[in-house]
Amino acid sequence: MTRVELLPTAQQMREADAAAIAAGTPGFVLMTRAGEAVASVAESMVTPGAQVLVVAGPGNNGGDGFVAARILQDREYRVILALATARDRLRGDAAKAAEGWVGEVTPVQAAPFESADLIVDALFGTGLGRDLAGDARLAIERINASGRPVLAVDLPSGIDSDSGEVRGLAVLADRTVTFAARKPGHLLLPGRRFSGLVEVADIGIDAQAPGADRIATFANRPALWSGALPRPHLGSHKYERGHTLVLSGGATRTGAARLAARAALRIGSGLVTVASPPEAIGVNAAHLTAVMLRGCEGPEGLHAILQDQRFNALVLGPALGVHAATRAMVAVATLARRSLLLDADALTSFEGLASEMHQAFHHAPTVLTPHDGEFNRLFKGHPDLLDPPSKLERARRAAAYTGAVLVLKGMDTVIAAPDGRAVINENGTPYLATAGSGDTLCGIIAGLMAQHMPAFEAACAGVWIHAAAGASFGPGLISEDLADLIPNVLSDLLN
Ligand SMILES: NC(=O)C1=CN([C@@H]2O[C@H](COP(=O)(O)OP(=O)(O)OC[C@H]3O[C@@H](n4cnc5c(N)ncnc54)[C@H](OP(=O)(O)O)[C@@H]3O)[C@@H](O)[C@H]2O)[C@H](O)CC1
Ligand SMILES: [K+]
Repeated sequence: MTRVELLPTAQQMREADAAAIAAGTPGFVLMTRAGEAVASVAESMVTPGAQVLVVAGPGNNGGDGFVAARILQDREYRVILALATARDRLRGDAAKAAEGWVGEVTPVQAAPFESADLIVDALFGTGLGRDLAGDARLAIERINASGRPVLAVDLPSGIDSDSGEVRGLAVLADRTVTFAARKPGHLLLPGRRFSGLVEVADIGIDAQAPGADRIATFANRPALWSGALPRPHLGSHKYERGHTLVLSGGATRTGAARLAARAALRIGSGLVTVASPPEAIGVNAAHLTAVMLRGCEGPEGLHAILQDQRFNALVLGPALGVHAATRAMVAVATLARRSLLLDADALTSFEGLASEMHQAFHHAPTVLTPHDGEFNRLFKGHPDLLDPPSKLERARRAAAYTGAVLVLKGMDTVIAAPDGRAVINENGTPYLATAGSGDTLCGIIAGLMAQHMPAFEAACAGVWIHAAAGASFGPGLISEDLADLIPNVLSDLLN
């Protein structure tokens, strides 16, 4: 099973850098190793004799570029270095690296971008602190306009290391070589798209040991949660594996609940029941076999069903309708203190009323699964939750605000817990962008919680399993396929 991968912030990288130096490795040795890593990836992209243009910035990212330039020149590459700052502005290790470069230095304006066989982007890395302007901006415009292969040092310049956002504009790299660890900006969009193929070079810095007091962000990997996956044992009986209740929409909107219900059954919930409004009983009954069916008329009907404590995981939202009755159902479900998954209409029914969700979900394991649009509608009027440029930060704040695990969906789904833990998912596939995909995810997560998997781990595992199931099918995927693709994914995880 792959190991856990921490994604350090720029600040955590600086601290890890400092710790390595304090432990006896001079900063310039780190820079030299970084430069060597850049040079070796460059060598895998172009052969000796090729024209390499290294574009260096004013800081240590630029310093890495100077080291790489020297090494490549020693290895018979034709190297030109374009400097996006005055040479006397260079400080510390970067200045030392520049002293080691005896080749040509040209201002950005005069650099031969279009004739380069490879461009090395050493403008900015984790020190990017504001939107780009001036020579730096010009350099990036010319890099992107050149159409030449681009290797980015640490990060594509212009991409924020912590948020993955573009600070004005950013280098579109074919490959990126980063140091010690990937950063959130390599996994979050659009940073992931600008980074191209990312490789991690070990330069002797341990960036995987966050202090206990620090906010830690991880890449979503089975190593994080496979130990918490439900594993039925010989004595298991169906009630031990939980009972998931999925609320259905009206007669013409019943498919979402059945998609969720089937997924909950497939992921291992011992029993699954669809709670259906009377006018949809016939429609649901015609489609259900192992999934059971109960009539449920409004909040009172749900309250009556929940007198049976064996219903220990609930799915509310898909196709319930955006109105007060849905809010009332959510209130009944919340008061019942069962594991709860809220999605779609159960979220957008609270548009402008998010304050009703403030600290509302501390009493029972709860997972909210909005996509960006639902998130923005739900938290309208809460700039403190909507404004942070980082998707990580928005998800973390909303989790802390509501007391629920927050799954902020997308190709870079973020899963955040109220205690600050966060995970970025990266095995998504564009084929999951199909009607009903989200409903299926609801069932997977709720079905895992029905089997007593903690909410955060169930959300991380559910997102990963959902994406892996979709990716295993590929083109032509429709949501009806997804539930039946779960067993293969599960058997790989459980064996
Ligand atoms: N620990 C490691 O992983 C190692 C990383 N290395 C490399 O070091 C960089 C980080 O270097 P740093 O000097 O901190 O920052 P940058 O090189 O990314 O940025 C340089 C300076 O640029 C200025 N700045 C910031 N934003 C802008 C902007 N939009 N326009 C113009 N200038 C900007 C800023 O200085 P100011 O004083 O102007 O604010 C930055 O300090 C890391 O990415 C790695 O490549 C080490 O080489 C090895 C160990
Ligand atoms: K860079």
